[in-house]
Amino acid sequence: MGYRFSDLTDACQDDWRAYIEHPFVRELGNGTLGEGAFRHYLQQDYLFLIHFARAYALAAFKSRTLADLRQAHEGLKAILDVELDLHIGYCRDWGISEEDLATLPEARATLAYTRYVLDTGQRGDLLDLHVALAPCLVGYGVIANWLNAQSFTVRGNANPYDAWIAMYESDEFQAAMNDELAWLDARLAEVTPRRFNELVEVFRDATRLEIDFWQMGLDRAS
Ligand SMILES: Cc1ncc(CO)c(N)n1
Repeated sequence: MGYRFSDLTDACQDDWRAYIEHPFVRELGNGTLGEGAFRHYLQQDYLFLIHFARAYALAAFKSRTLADLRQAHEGLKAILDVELDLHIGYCRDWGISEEDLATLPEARATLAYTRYVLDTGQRGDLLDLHVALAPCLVGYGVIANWLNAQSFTVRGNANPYDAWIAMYESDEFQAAMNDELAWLDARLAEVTPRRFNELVEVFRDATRLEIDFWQMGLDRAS
């Protein structure tokens, strides 16, 4: 007993690294990623964010305490009022209009990942849901920090994807990631080994679905 978030990543090291250091991420970091791959990813990420917001609504529903309810409400507001607005503006810069986004067919990788998170949250409790969401919220913050530590990463105008890295290294996103880590560490400290193993399974599945999401971008798979 006495687990913490790093025990989850330690328990599925290979999948976690394959996600954080995915070829999509590396190419985004050095600026060589194909524009078509990035555009496809951006479009699908709009659909992802809508379901991500629904997952926070589910977290509100699953809350037993006022503190957890408020936290879910803040998460939902952050996605609707900040992240989705930024995303829509960012898509516009890449020549993707809001009408394009609204009529987009959902790729299988998006369907699989978002519905997995929602199902895991409905089947389980608030901790299951947060663990299913951790590869998103914690993962993207870790990816931005990992990219900044790599010598191949190009920052500034020389990299067309610089703004993407900037979004996830921002104080706002990093603070949200750290709050989530603190919440997870506090809850994981109290779980039994048997419960921890269940949570590892959820974390590994969600991490694999994040890998598929990157791969969908590279393959432009629908
Ligand atoms: C697929 C995916 N995972 C995580 C994030 C971070 O919010 C995102 N925007 N998209």
